[in-house]
Amino acid sequence: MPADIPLMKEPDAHARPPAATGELIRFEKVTKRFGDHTVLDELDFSVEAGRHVTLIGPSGSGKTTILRLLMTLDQPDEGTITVGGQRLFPAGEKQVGEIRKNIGMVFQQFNLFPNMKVLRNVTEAPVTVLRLSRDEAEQRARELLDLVGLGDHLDKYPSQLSGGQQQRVAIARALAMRPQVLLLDEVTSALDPELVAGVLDVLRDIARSTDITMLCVTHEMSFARDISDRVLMFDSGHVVEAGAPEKIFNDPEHTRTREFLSAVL
Ligand SMILES: Nc1ncnc2c1ncn2[C@@H]1O[C@H](COP(=O)(O)OP(=O)(O)OP(=O)(O)O)[C@@H](O)[C@H]1O
Repeated sequence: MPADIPLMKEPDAHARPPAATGELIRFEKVTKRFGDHTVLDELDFSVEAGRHVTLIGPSGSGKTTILRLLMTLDQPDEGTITVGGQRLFPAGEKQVGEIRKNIGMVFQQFNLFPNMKVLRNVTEAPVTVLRLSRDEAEQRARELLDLVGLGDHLDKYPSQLSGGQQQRVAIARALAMRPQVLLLDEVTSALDPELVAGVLDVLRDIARSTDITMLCVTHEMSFARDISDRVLMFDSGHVVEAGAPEKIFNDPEHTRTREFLSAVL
């Protein structure tokens, strides 16, 4: 871990208390096609509140598509998706807005606002979307930027930071909305290898010390093993195997899981 990443603070500073319990996300017979290519084929799975679930599987198996559906960046062709018992499709704009406020996402690309300094990148959405006062948003942002080891970089522009630092700003920005769910899509793929560990360490801390629900797509198998309560192995639009990380990584049952893991481990 880089020396500038501090120890975790009080968990409640970073997640939305009180924790929800029971099932939070449900996909029921969800089908998604692009043209005549069926990417998700009557997909069923659910995620319990507070759990950390990792999606693994070959390239093109539909993992990112699942996260994009949850962010309402795409729509399913068939089936239902619910978050906290509320249907995402069809849903009114207001309802989708409410659900989306509760879901933070960190992408492979950091997508920071290039013309805003670090602090402003993190306060912008809480001020404009949650209507927090600027003081309150700044206090929250400072805590989170401390958490991700960037307390000394508040006045820099994204272009003055390394890729790993930019990704840590993106993580702080997602958490600043105090979402119940954090979606992580290959968050280290665009980073130089020496910057990967710092970002994964921050996420490990968040996973360990908050009650946030995480749905994570990653090719970093040791990270998946560390943070997951449950691993879902995807292939051809289906979950072919699901289980605890020890089971999936040490004793996979399905041939496709064994083939996939032997190629990536
Ligand atoms: N907007 C789109 N238009 C057409 N095809 C798409 C679109 N988005 C995704 N696809 C296709 O859907 C399939 C699943 O893509 P997706 O990105 O979900 O896979 P993935 O499992 O996340 O892959 P990777 O591990 O490489 O990121 C791929 O074949 C991809 O080419």
